Amino acid sequence: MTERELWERYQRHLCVVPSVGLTLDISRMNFGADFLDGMRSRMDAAFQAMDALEKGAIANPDEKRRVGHYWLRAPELAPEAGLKTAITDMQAQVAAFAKDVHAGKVKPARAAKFTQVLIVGIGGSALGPQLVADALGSGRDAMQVHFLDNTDPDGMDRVLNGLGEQLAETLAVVISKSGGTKETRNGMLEAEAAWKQRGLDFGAHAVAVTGDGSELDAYAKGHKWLRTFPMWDWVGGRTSVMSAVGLLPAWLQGLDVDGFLAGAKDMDAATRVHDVAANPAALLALMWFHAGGGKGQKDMVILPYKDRLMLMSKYLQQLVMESLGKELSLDGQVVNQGIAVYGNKGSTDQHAYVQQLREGVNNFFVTFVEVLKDRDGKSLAVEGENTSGDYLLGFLLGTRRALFEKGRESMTLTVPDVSARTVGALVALYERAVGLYASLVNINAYHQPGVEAGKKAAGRVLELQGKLLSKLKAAKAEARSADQLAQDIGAAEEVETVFKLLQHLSANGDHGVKRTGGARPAEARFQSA
Ligand SMILES: O=P(O)(O)OC[C@H]1O[C@H](O)[C@H](O)[C@@H](O)[C@@H]1O
Repeated sequence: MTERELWERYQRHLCVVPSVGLTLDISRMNFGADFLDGMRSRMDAAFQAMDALEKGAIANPDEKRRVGHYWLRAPELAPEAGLKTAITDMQAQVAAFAKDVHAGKVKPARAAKFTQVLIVGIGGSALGPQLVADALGSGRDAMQVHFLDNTDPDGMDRVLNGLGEQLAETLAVVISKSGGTKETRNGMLEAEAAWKQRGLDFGAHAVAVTGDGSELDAYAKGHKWLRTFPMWDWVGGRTSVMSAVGLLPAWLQGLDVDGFLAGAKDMDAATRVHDVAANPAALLALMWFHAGGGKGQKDMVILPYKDRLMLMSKYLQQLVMESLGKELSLDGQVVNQGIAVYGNKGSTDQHAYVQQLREGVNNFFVTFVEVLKDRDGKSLAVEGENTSGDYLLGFLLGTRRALFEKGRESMTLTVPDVSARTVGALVALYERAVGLYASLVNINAYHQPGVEAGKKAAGRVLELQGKLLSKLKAAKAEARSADQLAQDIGAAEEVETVFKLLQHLSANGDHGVKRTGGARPAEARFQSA
């Protein structure tokens, strides 16, 4: 195709969303002239499924749940008055609470005000708040936000020690929809201990966001925490950033929450239309289908040329992969669907993995995210009249061209700036695209049955550890091999897990297990010190 023909193709397929100033360019995807027409009936079915979902149908049949994240920014569209009130009440509660915190009406015992927020959560209870905080935050925010999003002891030490004396003015926000996630429970207990160590009452510094009646809910009430805010079964964790999960942290940080919700609402309006050419979510879903043959054969590389959007790929990893990575179709057939997502930011990635994108295995498509506004205020001319921002665009366009020359496909999303409105719109765009794509490939996007297997297996590992420790204590100073100990606890078949447990126990002082003997597994001996 000549440059002129490409320009024509760019204009013909450019999807423009004037309400948020966003455009989606699909001209560098190599779909044929009849692709969009050929997908029409499938797409119509996807639109109908989405319409039914928004009206309150059971869109998550396995869990028999409704899927209500679109109502979070348009409560008037909720199918029942009770749902609408639940949303508007939550919005009013989180806003009022944040206002009281900022005003020092809700205050810690030993400081005039809360100045820091420590969010404890994982997966959908962390990724949205992390994206929003990083995209929109600054040193001038009403409060600074920190995260515990893992059960890594050193990771937690780093954050809690970093806060140090500031724990006295830190508000802990513990977020878990289910209220039973172990990593979050552990983070909460470690935070509680850190407060205690400084003679502070954790409950007077803590609030929870969780489902009514959950373990966390009971703990928060039992320990007289400041407040609990609701989370509902009709909002999925990975689409919960516009529930109290994301809104409470955003309000506390002092971000433009109204703009965030309005951007999403405007994007919802634009992506609700059944006209494919005008609907960027439909086009995204169709391009994913085109690129991967409806089987996820190509990976989605998310490349925002903006530092503030660096967490977008991490956020989308959960949204896309947990939603689309499914073994079974809605009819119960084995389909092993999914699309792998990775990325970081441009132009940084041009100095890392873009080499492979241009010349290596062609198993991906890129989504560039272009942000028109370079910065607040004027820019320095770094070379001739060129600014750093001019370079950033130059590198984006250069890479787009270099990839296309080699038959590697890309799309480009262009947004005016990184504002609350834009971030809300991008979240809403991908939420809808994921839902539509799931319909195109006939899977349930709203459950995550595969996640349970790892959790169950971890439970068994910890059960084995308990038995092992009792045995080691009973055997006192007698050094035994992993094989012997596995037999001792009636788990001969699980000797590899037993060895891994012993290796970890003996590397840490917590349980008083000592390792002697050789470096190889069969030579190692373990005993209670
Ligand atoms: O919010 P929570 O109930 O603690 O869940 C946190 C996360 O963990 C689970 O394992 C799910 O796979 C995620 O979808 C969820 O967001």
